[in-house]
Amino acid sequence: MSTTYFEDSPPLWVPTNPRWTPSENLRRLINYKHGLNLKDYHDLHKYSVEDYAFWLDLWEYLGIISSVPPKTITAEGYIPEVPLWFPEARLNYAENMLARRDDAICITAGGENGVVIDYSYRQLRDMVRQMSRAMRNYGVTKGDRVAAIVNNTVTAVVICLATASIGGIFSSTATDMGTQGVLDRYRQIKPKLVFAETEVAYAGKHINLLPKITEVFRDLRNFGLQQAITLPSLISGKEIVVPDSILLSKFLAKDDGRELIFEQLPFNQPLFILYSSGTSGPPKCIVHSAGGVLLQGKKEMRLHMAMEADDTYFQFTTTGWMMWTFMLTGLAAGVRVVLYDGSPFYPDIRKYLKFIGDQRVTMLGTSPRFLAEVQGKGIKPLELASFEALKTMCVTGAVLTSPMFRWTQQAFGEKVQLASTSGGTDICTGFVSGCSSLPVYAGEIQAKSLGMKVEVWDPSGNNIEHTGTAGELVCTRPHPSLPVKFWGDDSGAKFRDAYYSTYPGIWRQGDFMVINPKTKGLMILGRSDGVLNPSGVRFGSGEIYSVLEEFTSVIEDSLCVGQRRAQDKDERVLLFLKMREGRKLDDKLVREIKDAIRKALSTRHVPAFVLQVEDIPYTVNGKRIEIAVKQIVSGSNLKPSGTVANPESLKLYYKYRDLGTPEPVASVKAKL
Ligand SMILES: CC(=O)CC(=O)O
Repeated sequence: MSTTYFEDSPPLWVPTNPRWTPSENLRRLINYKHGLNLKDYHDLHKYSVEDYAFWLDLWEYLGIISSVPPKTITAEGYIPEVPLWFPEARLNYAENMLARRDDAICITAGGENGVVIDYSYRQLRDMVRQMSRAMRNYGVTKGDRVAAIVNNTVTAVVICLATASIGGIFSSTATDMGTQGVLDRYRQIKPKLVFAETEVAYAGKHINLLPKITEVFRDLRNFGLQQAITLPSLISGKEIVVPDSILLSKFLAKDDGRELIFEQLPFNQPLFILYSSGTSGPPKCIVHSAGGVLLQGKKEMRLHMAMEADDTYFQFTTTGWMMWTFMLTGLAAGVRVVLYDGSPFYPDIRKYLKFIGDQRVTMLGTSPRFLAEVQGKGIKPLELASFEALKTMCVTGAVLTSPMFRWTQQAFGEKVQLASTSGGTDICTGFVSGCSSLPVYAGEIQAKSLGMKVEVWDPSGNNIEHTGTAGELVCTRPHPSLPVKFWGDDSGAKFRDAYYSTYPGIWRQGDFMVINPKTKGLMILGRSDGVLNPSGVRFGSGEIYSVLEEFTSVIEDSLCVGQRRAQDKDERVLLFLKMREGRKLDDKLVREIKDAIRKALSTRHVPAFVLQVEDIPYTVNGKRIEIAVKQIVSGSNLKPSGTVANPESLKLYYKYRDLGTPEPVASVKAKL
C-alpha cells in the first residue's frame, strides 16, 4: 500500500534573494577553486558528499582558526567506519569560540526571574581565563574529564570553554536529572572535577540541590573525583557550604593571573561527552571531537541557518541536551547567544515570548512541543511582540508536522524561514536541515545538510529515496562529527553495534524517513524502532500526531505505539491521549479522531484503541518515549533509567497489556 505523504501545495516561504545566500557563496567559491560548474544547492550537496575535499573547502570558507593548518583530509581510524580527520592540523575549540576580543555582546543571560545581563567577548574571555588558570592549578590537563550539574547560565559556558582551552573533556547534565541518572553517567567517565549548582528556581519553585549533590560528590570520590566545586545559589546569589567540596570563589582564587593558553590539539581531540537517551539500562557515553563539533556546528550556523556576526541566536535548551553544545558554537560564528534559565511557562509563556521579541532574536531555536503548547493555549505570538528581527526558526527535538508548519508560519510571520532540523546527540549536529536558498514546503525539512550523505534504505539495503517510499535514514559516508568513540569501549564493539549492525559498515540513525521526489524535501516520520506495522503496513507515529493537531484545543498530548504480544498474530496500534484540564475522552471524540485519521491517512492507520491516560512519558531532553511504552504494553517489564523525566508515568501503561479485542467500527470494516 502506498501512502501519500506530501501535499501538492505552494511553498510556505520562498527566499527573497536565493542567489545571494551563504551556501550560494560557497558554491561559487568551490566552482572557482576547482573549475567546477555546480549549478545549485543540490549540485553543491552532491559534490560535498562525493569529494572529501569539500571539508577542506569548508574549513577555509568558515575561517577555522588553527596553529597548524590541515594537510591530509583523512587517515585510517581506530575502526574502519571512523576515519581520522585532518591528522596534521592543530587547533583549539575555545580559541575559535573566543576569536573576537572586542566589547561586542556575545552572551545575554536571562531567565524566568526577569534579570537580564549582557557579557562582551572581552568579559567572557577574562572569565574563561580565570577559570582556566584555576583549573590548571588544580591539576587539570589534556584528556581530563570536567563534569557539571548546572543550569543554562554564563557560568556553565565559562566552565565548558575553560575546560576546552586546556584540552579537557566537558560533560554536563541539567540540574533536574535525578541522582541515579547523574551517577549512571559520571561514574562511567570518572571526572577529575565536578561543578554543581546548589539552589535553583524552576517554574517559580525553589529547588534545594544539596541532598543530591552531597550524595553525588560522595559517590564520585570512589570514581576518581579529586575536587567538587559548588556554585552560588541561583536564587539568592549566596555561597552555600556543602561537605567535601569547595566554593567557586575559593576555586577561582587559584587563578594566578597568567594568560589564557589555548592548547593546540589534534582535530579528533575529545571535547564533549554526551549521553544516549536509552530509557532503560546505563546510557552510552558518546565522545565528540573538538574539530568535528566546531566544523559541523559552524557549518550549520553559517551555511544552513545563514547566521552572520550581527545575528542573535536564542536556543531553548538545558545543559543536558546536545542543542546546548550546538548553541555554543554560535560564538564561533560571532553571533550573540541568548541563554535562558528557567521554565518558558513561568510566570507566563507570554512573558517568555515577549522576552524573545524584545531581545531582537534573529534565529529562534525551539521544539514542536513548545509550539504545540503555544497553539493549544490560543496564544498569538505576533500580538505579544513584533518579532520583526526574526529571520529563521530552527525547530528540532521531534517531528514538525505539516499543520504545525502552517500554524507556526502564520503565528510568527510569513517572512520567517522555518528550518526544521534533525540529527542528534550521536553526531552533535544535523543530518538534514534548513537552506536559505531553497523554498520551505509544509511538513518538509528543506535539504540534506552539506557533507552528509543521507539516503533512505529499505530493509534489504536498497536506496529507495527516489521512490517517495519511507525507509531507514542512513548515512553512507563518514563525516567529521562521527563520535570519536563511546567512553570505555576501546575496541569499538559497542559503538559498531549501536550504529553499524543493521547494514554492515553503514550508519543507521534509527529514524524513519521519506523524501519528496518533486521538491527533494524530507520528512521524518518517527523513530524507526517505533514504526507501526499493523497488517504489514509500515508507518510512523508522526503521521498520527499530525492528524491530532486538529484536536489541540481538547487534547494536550498523545503517544502512539504498536502492541505486539506473544498471543497476538499481528501488531495493533494503541493511541494514548492526555486530555486538557477539564476535558474527557468520550465515544464521540474517539469516533471523530478515528474518522480524521481515516480521512487524512487510510483505514489501515486507524488505531485499534484510543485511550485516555494521565501522563505521557518524556526523556529529560523533551522527547516522547515510545519504545519503552511499546515494550511495556507488549509484555516486557522495564526499570526506567535516569533519562526518563517522569518515570512514574511508565507505570500507567502496564494495565494495557491485557486489552481485549477492539470493538469493530462499522466504517472501518466497510472500508477494509
Ligand atoms: C538536531 C537534533 O536532532 C536535536 C535532537 O532532536 O536531539
